[in-house]
Amino acid sequence: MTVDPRLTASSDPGRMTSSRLPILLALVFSSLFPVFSHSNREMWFQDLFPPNTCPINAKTNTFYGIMFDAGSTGTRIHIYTFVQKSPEILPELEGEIFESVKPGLSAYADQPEKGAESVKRLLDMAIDAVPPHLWKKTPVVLKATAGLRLLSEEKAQALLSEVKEVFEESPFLVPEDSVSIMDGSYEGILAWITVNFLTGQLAGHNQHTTGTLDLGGASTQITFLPRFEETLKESPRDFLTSFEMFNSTYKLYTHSYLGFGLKAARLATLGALNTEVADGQMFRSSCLPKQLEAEWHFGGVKYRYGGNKEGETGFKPCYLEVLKVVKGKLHQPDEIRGSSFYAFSYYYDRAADTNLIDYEQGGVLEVRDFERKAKEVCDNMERFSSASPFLCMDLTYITALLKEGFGFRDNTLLQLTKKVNNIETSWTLGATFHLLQSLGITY
Ligand SMILES: Nc1nc2c(ncn2[C@@H]2O[C@H](COP(=O)(O)OP(=O)(O)O)[C@@H](O)[C@H]2O)c(=O)[nH]1
Ligand SMILES: [Ca+2]
Repeated sequence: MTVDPRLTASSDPGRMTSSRLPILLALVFSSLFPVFSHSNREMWFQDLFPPNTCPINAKTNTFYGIMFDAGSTGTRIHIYTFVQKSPEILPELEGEIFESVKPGLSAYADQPEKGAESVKRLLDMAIDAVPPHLWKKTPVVLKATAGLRLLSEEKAQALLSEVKEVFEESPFLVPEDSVSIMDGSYEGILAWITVNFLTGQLAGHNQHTTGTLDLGGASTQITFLPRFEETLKESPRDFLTSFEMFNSTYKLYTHSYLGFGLKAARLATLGALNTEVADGQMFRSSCLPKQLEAEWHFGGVKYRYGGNKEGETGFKPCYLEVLKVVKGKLHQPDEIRGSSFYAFSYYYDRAADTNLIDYEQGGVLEVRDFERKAKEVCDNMERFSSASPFLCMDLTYITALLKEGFGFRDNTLLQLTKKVNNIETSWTLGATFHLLQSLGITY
């Protein structure tokens, strides 16, 4: 089957990104929305309107998918719009509406109804964004990540069932298993699909793809397509997953490290991760400003933390502290040392916070740039006191995670990316493709 492989991955109709997705989408949509894919006859008035505003197009050719990301630090809604401009041309990803709220669902561990309310507020946006006649055909799904993985089964389930009720009371299509905790390996794979799709690297058969690094609050993922037999041989078996999408099978290396997200790593560095916190207990670190004493809430728990009043502070002692958290804890595939990776989430945020990259545009960095910035911040904490008190610890952790955790070289290139063609680089787009595929298409 030969198909035009173009797909617009942008709300800017001028920009095109290559992909084989249209093959999938054509089938997905003809199965999901058969009435639309067959009702696109030429109308006499079509030429009078620009394509996006033509009433027949607005009525018949726009489809939506709603994906919630219940992350450890926040809940986000992604409303994707797809357009099939004519039966011969395949559907295109037209744009995304994105909104987020803080804190994440896990902060409502003891008040599940309140947690579900935060989801409801976001879902109300979808009611405004999706035209009423398409509500019933628009699937809505929520996938929770590390924050809920760290809660007890009972508390996590209570939150999920409250959210499910919100979905069922909504006018949208609620598929089976619409509210769940996502397996960590999917998180990496789906983010890899999103990024390589948006950058056009899944087009054609001679695939050159780029690995992805996601640094969340509670977990972190690394995903890439191995090029060397050695990697396949030497990797733990559960780090290799075959995944079918866009009519191709990808055998990916992926792993999600629970407890190695930026915020969990703060707790680990402070010695407060996975411990019973006694009332008033104080956790201290050389990565924090000497005189600091403060409180921090994470995952529904309150922590008191502060600087080393009498002892040392600065990059060297901080690096040694952080090293204990990562050294020897992560698998180091040889092949990644010289490759470049896309990096997002907290890699992006901390690089942008310290002007290593432009907040809007992102940029390309070497691993050593994070180390240089960590030294600058940790050895001059008073100069950076208006920023987060954790800035030194965060940058030092990112440096140690990349170098000592994954084993990257100082000169490994990282492409820091928040959006590609105006679409968020999040696992949610990959998950939406997967959702549409599972709603009726098998390859
Ligand atoms: N660019 C982008 N960043 C996101 C998105 N969702 C989450 N993040 C980032 O992810 C980080 C927080 O991780 P989170 O998802 O809450 O924690 P996790 O559950 O451990 O993955 C922050 O740096 C957010 O800015 C998104 O849709 N787009
Ligand atoms: Ca995340």
